[in-house]
Parts: sequence; structure tokens; C-alpha cells
Amino acid sequence: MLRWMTAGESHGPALVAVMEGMVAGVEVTTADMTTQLERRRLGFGRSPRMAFEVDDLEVIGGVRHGVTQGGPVAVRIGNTEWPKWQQVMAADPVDQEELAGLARNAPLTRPRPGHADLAGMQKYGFDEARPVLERASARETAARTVLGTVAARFLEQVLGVRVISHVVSIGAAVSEGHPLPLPDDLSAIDEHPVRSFDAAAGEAMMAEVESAKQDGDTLGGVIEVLAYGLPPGLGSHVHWDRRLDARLAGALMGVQAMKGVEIGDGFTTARRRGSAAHDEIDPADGPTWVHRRSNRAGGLEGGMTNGEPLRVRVAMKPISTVPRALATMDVSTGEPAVAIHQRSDICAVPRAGVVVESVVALVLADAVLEKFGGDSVSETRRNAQGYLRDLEERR
Ligand SMILES: Cc1cc2nc3c(=O)[nH]c(=O)nc-3n(C[C@H](O)[C@H](O)[C@H](O)COP(=O)(O)O)c2cc1C
Ligand SMILES: C=C(O[C@@H]1CC(C(=O)O)=C[C@@H](OP(=O)(O)O)[C@H]1O)C(=O)O
Repeated sequence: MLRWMTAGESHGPALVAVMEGMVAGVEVTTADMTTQLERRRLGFGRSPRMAFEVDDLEVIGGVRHGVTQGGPVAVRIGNTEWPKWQQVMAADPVDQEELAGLARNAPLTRPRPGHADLAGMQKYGFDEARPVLERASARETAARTVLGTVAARFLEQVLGVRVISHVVSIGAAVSEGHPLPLPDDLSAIDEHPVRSFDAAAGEAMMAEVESAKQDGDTLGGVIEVLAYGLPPGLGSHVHWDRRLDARLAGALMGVQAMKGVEIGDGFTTARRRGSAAHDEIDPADGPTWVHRRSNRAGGLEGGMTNGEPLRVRVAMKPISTVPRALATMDVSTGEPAVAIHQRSDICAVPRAGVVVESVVALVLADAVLEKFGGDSVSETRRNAQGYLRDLEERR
């Protein structure tokens, strides 16, 4: 079983992340991890913070000379913002008089609708939002992105699986379809400011972000994650918590601001007749295992992969720190007020794509380990190859 955990606050000294259960022999370097962190920082519509903060990555366990060792993989990502926040975020008590004089420490008593502020204050008994927003912040996704890099390298090295994502929509601008078959060169998606492979739709998405910015507003959108090269049979139909669709949906909804998950044609399929909803099986098709004439199911049936590319979409709500601030109450007075607003992302959909890719890679790596086991990449690969040979023979 693969387990992963993160800790740390947005303006604390660092984030830490630990992944337990990864086999030995995965080739992964800090450069691979840093590349993913850089992809996560890019993207149209981000907060000014992205321009000056650096992800200061250090691998502190589980990887030696660019290869995993079988022990927990542990990383630390230093927040380069920390020096400015040392007193506000110090672990030990600090001089209260000095603290009171810091503008940065002004109590955040006007919770933002849509953020974790108010519910977190009510739940934990805080009288301001700082302790809530520090941990709710999607700064944390940097940590999951690094762990997801290890998972993605594992999937690639064991089965040749590739996990990619692209932006389907931002606001009202929509790109239809998806890159099937997998394009050889993914740099077109990566280099696009909104990570769209559809140039015209990409332009319209950028215009949406510009327009929201002009209006003092924010935007959400939809991202699609695709995984190519998955064999049939990952996950299981036998119990609710072993269903791969349930595990993917849970992990994706665990990313800040994600409010909907759709597997394959999901909601569209609900409006179709059965004869036009399912993917017919074609005995003549496919080099390795039996394939389908379509992929409306998004590569999942009965909670298991069916050998077609995995296709899952996730809906991200608009950023809740709206510049044209929303109505709230000041919890220190009980009076109506406008919500706190400092700097913020206008739209984080493009970069959230990198986060959701990582989350999908983690869930898929867990499912691969569950099916094929092993303690090293070569052992897991050998087990997987035996299964694939068997599938081919049974055709
Ligand atoms: C990559 C990414 C960046 C985000 N940036 C911001 C931001 O700058 N400002 C903000 O208010 N929310 C931002 N969010 C969303 C909040 O973290 C999220 O809405 C909040 O934690 C409440 O959780 P919920 O939306 O899941 O209910 C971001 C989310 C992601 C995934
Ligand atoms: C720091 C990151 O994202 C942050 C996520 C976030 C939120 O509320 O989720 C709010 C913003 O933080 P701040 O208010 O300090 O500018 C984002 O910049 C990051 O992704 O590295």
C-alpha cells in the first residue's frame, strides 16, 4: 500500500511530504521534482507571490544517487517567504508587543466566503482566520506535486504509463476533445500559458482571465487528466473502497477548490440511451489486450481500468479571494463587513492541472502496487509483464 502525507503552512518555514510504500529502484532526481514544481508555478492568472517565491526543494530521505531505496521518500520544500513571516508564524512564543506592532499580524476577522476561514474558525475555536488559511492554502499542493513526481516516474518505469493534463475550460471559454492518441510532443500544452492544446480556445481562456482581472473578479474551470498505457484490471469491483473510480474521485476532491469529478463522459452519459452510452468490445482490435470502439467510460468499468486510456475531469471553483470583495461579517464586532483581500490568484486552473496530474499518479501507483506487488521496480515490472503475457494468451 502506498501512503502519503504532507505538513506545513503557507507562510511557515517549509512544507514537508512523506510517501511510504514506494518500491526501490525508481529513477528520480531532484531535477525531475523541480521541473514539476516549476510547471506548477507557471500559468496565466497567478498571484504576484509566484513571481518572487522559489520552491526550495531538498530530498531528505528515501532517494540515493537518483534512485529510490524502498524506504519512505521524504522531502522538504522551504518557503522563501519565511523570513518575512518568522515572527507571525514562529513555533515558539514571541514578544507580544513586537508582534502587535506588525502590520502582517493584523487579525483576519473578516472571513472570505468560499475559503476555509469561517468554518475553520468555528470548528477550531479561533477568533481570526490566520491559523485556518495557513493550512487550507493550496501552497500545500507543492508537496503533493513532488510526491506525485515519484509516482509518475514509477508508473513510467514499470508500465510505460504517461499521465498528462490539459485545461478544458476557464470561465465560459471551452476547448472540446482531448489529445488522442497521445501527442509525441507535450511541450505545446506545457508551454501554452493556460495549458490548452487547442490554440483558439486557449486564446479565449486568456481573454476570460484578463476580463475577470479587469472586473476585480476571479475564475475557475475544468481540467482533464489522461493516463495512457494502463492495463485492464487495476482497482476492483469487489468492495466500495477498492473501486478505482472512487479512489480517484476522493483524491481529486482532496485538492483545494475542486468541486466536481467526472469519469469519462460522466454527466453526458447520464443523458444518453444505453445503446449510445457504452463502449463496444472489438475482438479484432488491439495489439495486447481486447480493446473498445470508443472510450465513453473514460477507461474505467466496475471500478477497474478496462485497458483504454483513463480520462477524468475535475471542476475547480473560482478563487474565493475575490478582489471585488464579497459580503461577510467582522467576527470581532458581529457587524457586516467586506471580506479580507490581499494579493491572490485570479485563476489557478492552469497550474492546478499539474497538481491533479500528481494526485492521479499517486492513486494509480497505489493501484499498480496493489495488483503487481514487489519491492523493486524490476520485480513489479516482471510481475506486470507476466500478467500482460497472460492477458495476451487469453485473447
Ligand atoms: C493551485 C491552487 C491555487 C490556489 N490559489 C488560491 C488563491 O490564490 N487564493 C484563494 O483564495 N484560493 C486559492 N486556491 C483555493 C483555496 O485554497 C481553496 O478554495 C480553499 O482552501 C478552500 O477549500 P475548498 O475550495 O476546497 O472548499 C487555490 C487552489 C489551488 C488548487
Ligand atoms: C503560495 C501558493 O498559493 C497560494 C494559495 C492560496 C490559497 O488560499 O490557497 C493563496 C495564495 O497565497 P497568498 O495569499 O500568500 O498569495 C496563493 O499564492 C502556491 O501555490 O505556492
